[in-house]
Amino acid sequence: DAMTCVALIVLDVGDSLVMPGIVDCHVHVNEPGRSSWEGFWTATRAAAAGGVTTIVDMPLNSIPPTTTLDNLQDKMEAASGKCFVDTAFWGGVIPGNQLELKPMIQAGVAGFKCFLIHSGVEEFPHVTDKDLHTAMEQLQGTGSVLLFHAERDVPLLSEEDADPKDYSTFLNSRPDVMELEAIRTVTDLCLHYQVRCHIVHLSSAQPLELIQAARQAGAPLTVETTHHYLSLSAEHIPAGATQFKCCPPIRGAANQEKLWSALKDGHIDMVVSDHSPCTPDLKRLDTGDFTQAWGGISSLQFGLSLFWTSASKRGFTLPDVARFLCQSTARLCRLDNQKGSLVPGHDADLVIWDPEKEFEVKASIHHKHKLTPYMGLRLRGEVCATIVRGRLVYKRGSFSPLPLGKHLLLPQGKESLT
Ligand SMILES: NC(=O)NC(NC(N)=O)C(=O)[O-]
Ligand SMILES: [Zn+2]
Ligand SMILES: [Zn+2]
Repeated sequence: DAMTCVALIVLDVGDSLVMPGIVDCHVHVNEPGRSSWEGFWTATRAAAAGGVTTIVDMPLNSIPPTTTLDNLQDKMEAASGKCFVDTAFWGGVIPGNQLELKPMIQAGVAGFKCFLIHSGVEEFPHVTDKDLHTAMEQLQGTGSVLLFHAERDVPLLSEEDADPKDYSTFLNSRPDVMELEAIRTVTDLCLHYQVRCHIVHLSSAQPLELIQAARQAGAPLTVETTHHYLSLSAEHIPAGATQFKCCPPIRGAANQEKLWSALKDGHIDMVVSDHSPCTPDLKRLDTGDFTQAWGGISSLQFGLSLFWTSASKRGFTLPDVARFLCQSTARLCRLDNQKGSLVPGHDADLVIWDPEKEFEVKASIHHKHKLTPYMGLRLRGEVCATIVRGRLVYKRGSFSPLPLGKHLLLPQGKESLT
């Protein structure tokens, strides 16, 4: 049997697979402030149960948002003593907070996130082109990275009498062109300022040509997609099923095929959860009104199995899983000197899982509200155990008695803060 001697643990994992722990760099923990939506305790237990050993927390939906040095301190205090896996933090770029950016880099945020369209919460306003130039001037030469929610408002013919319960009504309100125009802005800025940029949760395949051209022209640009765009498609979303609502929207099967091809061809770098929970009432399952429901899907615990269930049928290999879910994501948040691969000197972050084992998504959901579009789905690839820096944090449904995760702040040396 494969015996894994990790720190003081000897763990008989039978013929399960040992892989680097997953780094999920797109998670909305929403604490402090909206701990009724999620929180570090429940989110990091869901992460551990899904083989995720590092999460990078998004700067919004928490109150306050992580948009100032003081708010980052609030965040750290809220997270203290509650994390079962290691946690890093994204700062936020909003209009007028440009003088907070370098101090937050100095304090060790992984990078920054901004929105080019309404974010869904009032306290995290989206930026204008002018705000972006101001922020880019602050970020130039720091080595930091700016992540974009890449949708822009474009003039749209609103369908007056469309049924708000029909998924197509929502889908038609967020067409591909909104991503295309937003990504045109991102590529221009990235080429001009030569600041690392990253497109979060790409849903449409249409901008892929633009992204590829910008990278060939020397833009330091990366792009992620999410498990829901790869596993779900619009044709299968029932009327009123607002648990499937997210922004940008889940699009059709033909678009999904193009995302898988782009992943295979190296034009999409990584796959994340974009775990974005809320309280069940905000999903409006009572009315099934897509136009009023919260946009966000909860899946943090199931990313590995979701990805492998589809990827294994499409000729992707186990090393591909480590590349897309561990190595590339660790590189984005500059943790790749300690996380994301099993090399000497790296943290002993491991997920032990059985790629052949099938299971059904049901009661054993560990994020706060047991609401997910994946409920009842049969997935392939079951996590047996998760180890963070050599310590067993999860094994077959049980968690370590103490939250052993630590906060990952990567302070930048002075020289990079030119
Ligand atoms: N405020 C949010 O959590 N928004 C998130 N919501 C989604 N993706 O539907 C996101 O990532 O944009
Ligand atoms: Zn977003
Ligand atoms: Zn998000």
